[in-house]
Amino acid sequence: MQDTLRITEVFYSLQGETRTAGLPTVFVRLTGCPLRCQYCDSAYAFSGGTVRTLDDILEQVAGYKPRYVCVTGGEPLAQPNAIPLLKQLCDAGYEVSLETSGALDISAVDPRVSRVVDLKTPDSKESHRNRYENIELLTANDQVKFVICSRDDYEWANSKLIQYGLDRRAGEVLFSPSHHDLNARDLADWVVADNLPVRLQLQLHKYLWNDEPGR
Ligand SMILES: C[S@@+](CC[C@H](N)C(=O)[O-])C[C@H]1O[C@@H](n2cnc3c(N)ncnc32)[C@H](O)[C@@H]1O
Ligand SMILES: Nc1nc2[nH]cc(C(=O)O)c2c(=O)[nH]1
Ligand code: SF4
Ligand SMILES: [Mg+2]
Repeated sequence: MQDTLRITEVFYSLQGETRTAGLPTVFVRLTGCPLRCQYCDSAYAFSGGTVRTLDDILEQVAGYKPRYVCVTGGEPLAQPNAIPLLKQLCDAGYEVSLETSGALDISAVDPRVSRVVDLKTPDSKESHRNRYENIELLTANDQVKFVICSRDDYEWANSKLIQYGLDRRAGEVLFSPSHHDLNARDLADWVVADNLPVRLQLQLHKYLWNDEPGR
């Protein structure tokens, strides 16, 4: 039996988030997630999908001739074969990122991968799932992200930023307004007023394509 993964979609678009926002990127979206963030914009990936071999996925990715590949979900690390997929994508020469909830152990991820680790805020309703051991593993190649729903979430994120010195551990600290919950302008004003060492993160694909799957 060949190694397989359950996959919701593979598509080529512009990266809407993180430090490579705006760059053409292939997305590999893995099916299934053990969390239920209140705001999740990818709930269509919780179930369904197609079981595919790693070779089949790698062949489709190669067909786009990309420089950047983003593995997302669902929660990619909930499937053990995400680890060999990430390694094989790096071996093939792509610049690879992984979007992960921060609830699962990130230690086995290939160090060439830029791990984008969410710290789930209280208003996500999943903050009890945060695996704080992951923070010690972060390097300058990684990114930490807070999806912020309210002023209370913002203050919580700010306290974690200070407590863990996140701007010194990770290459990027991203503050993203939860789409539909918080006005981006309010978050922008708070970040400037408090002179925070973070990057405001808007989801470019929602401005361009209004949250359609596969974009
Ligand atoms: C859909 S998740 C998939 C990867 C992984 N499960 C995670 O949560 O990081 C990808 C990214 O989208 C973010 N996201 C999901 N819903 C969002 C929303 N309504 N507004 C802003 N970001 C959102 C997540 O927090 C995460 O950073
Ligand atoms: N264009 C585009 N960029 C993205 N960056 C992260 C995404 C995600 O759903 O994880 C995403 C997505 O769904 N589309
Ligand atoms: S962990 Fe990611 S995929 Fe899972 S519910 Fe939260 S935002 Fe959605
Ligand atoms: Mg999305």
